Amino acid sequence: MRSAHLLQGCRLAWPDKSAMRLHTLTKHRIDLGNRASIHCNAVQCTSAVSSFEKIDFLKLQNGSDIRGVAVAGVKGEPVNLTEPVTKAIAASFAAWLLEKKKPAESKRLRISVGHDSRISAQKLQDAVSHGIASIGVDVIQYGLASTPAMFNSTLTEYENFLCPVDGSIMITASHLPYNRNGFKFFTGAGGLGKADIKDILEHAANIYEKFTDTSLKESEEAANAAVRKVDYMTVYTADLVAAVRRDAGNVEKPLEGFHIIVDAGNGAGGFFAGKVLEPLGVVTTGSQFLEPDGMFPNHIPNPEDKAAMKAITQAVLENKADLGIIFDTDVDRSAAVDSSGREFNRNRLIALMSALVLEEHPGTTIVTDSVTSDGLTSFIEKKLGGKHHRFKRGYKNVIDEAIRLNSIGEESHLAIETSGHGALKENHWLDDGAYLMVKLLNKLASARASGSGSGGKVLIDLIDGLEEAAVAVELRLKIDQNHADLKGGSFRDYGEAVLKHLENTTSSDPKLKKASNTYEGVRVSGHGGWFLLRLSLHDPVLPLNIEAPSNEDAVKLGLAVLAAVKKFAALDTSALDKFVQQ
Ligand SMILES: O=P(O)(O)OC[C@H]1O[C@H](O)[C@H](O)[C@@H](O)[C@@H]1O
Repeated sequence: MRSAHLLQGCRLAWPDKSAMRLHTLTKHRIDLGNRASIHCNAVQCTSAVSSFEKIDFLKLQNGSDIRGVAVAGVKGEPVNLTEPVTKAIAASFAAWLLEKKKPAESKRLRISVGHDSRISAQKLQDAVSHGIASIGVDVIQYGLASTPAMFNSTLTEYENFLCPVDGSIMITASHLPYNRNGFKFFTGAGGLGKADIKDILEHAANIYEKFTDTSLKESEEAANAAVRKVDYMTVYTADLVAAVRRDAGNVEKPLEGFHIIVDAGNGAGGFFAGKVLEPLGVVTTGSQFLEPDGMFPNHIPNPEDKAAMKAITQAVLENKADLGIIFDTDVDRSAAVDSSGREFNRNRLIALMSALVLEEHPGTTIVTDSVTSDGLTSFIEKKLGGKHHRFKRGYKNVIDEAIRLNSIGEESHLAIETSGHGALKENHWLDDGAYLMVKLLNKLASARASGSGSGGKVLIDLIDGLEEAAVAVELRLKIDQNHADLKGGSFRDYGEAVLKHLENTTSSDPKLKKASNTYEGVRVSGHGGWFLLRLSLHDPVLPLNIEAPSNEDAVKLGLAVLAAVKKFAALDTSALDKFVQQ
């Protein structure tokens, strides 16, 4: 196995970003001091081929993920996640991992690779595998998998399934359109953060520069020997099943007789019906869009999407099911629908999860994103006796904040976003849509076992008292990055200037009151409701959330925002204009 010892020494190349030097030292023997001499022939030492597209690697960063265009054909969206780019990124991650882990000479690291249902999945899986193998790290391919399962594979102790792995890569672009794809990276310590992703991309750019056609071909051949395939989803789903059984007092089929419908939106979540629910005794007839299809022909797999929620609601009602469960493409997000068609997503899902977590951990702090409602705060604090810490948008932000709170002595067991991302301390702070649903199932099973209720009513009762605004909207106001009004500056600076101006304007309006302790954007209460204008995490967009007791009040809040922002010529306020004219 030639690649077996190719580039364990590549740690020497990290973090020297001047070049991936070892890659260029084709077939030279490299003396590693107390290490065995190794051959380094991953990349042929011919001059780098300049025919590869120039790619701005840092543009592929999307917070703590990598995202790009992997499929040609959409106007204005050229492919930037090509196979060589992918290979360079995977090689860079493997080199980063070697540097982090500094494994003993005899130990080979292994990285698991999984993907969602996208049409570019196979192509990118191959490229990722070649990249990893070129660094002398073993590749364990899982095929179709969920993002949480990938993280889990860094923790599972099961040598028969080659676990735990040292690192993991999930190939996914969550709910984005079919032509996109991307990567999420994990180690046993969790998902990689923004700073690491930036380092990995910078390093990948150096690796990419050195690629030649010959070197790519050679490393492909080497890679095939380092790749093994494992059916890890069997292990992961068996763990979920075991968790529900355990919680129900080791009953084999604690959900016998329940009728639950799964809607996977043709993403990767179809496993939940056959491999989790059915072994627990659930009837899953009527479940839909379970088969993977990267063109997503039925609806976007996204619990925040109205059409998606409508589809699962209809299925639950038509089939007279007890519950519906919907996942996003890579199953790190989820939502539910009860037998009456009531949606448990956004604030309601957070309220429900908070109720479950606060039953187990009275008084604990619930960390959420910034767009959560005032009604949620009073529900968590007054009804449930917990503490609501409304933080920033972004799943990684809320998870990291919950971990930080625990580290300074403030107990927190749940970090959750309105987007449907949710992570529990008991589950290693892994944001796992399937695990959230398992918590609901546990509740259903235990309520039935104790005779305290059955069916979806148990869940409705848990959020009794949650006040919900009659009107809740999100409008996304785009910043035209090429507009002269930016004066050559960044859209972020421009957005900050809009926010500053809004803050000043609203502070002089006696009917409006700025919220205290906000961590991003401008949040203001008034007219019986509130609004929040903030910068999007990734896009040149200012999302505006408004909640109010009536349309009239919502419009008043909208007008207050509009009055302040309309002088910013590069901001497209058409969505807001339309909203206030209703
Ligand atoms: O800031 P926005 O554009 O609303 O996007 C915010 C969202 O971005 C990504 O999708 C993250 O995975 C989510 O955790 C986050 O909520």
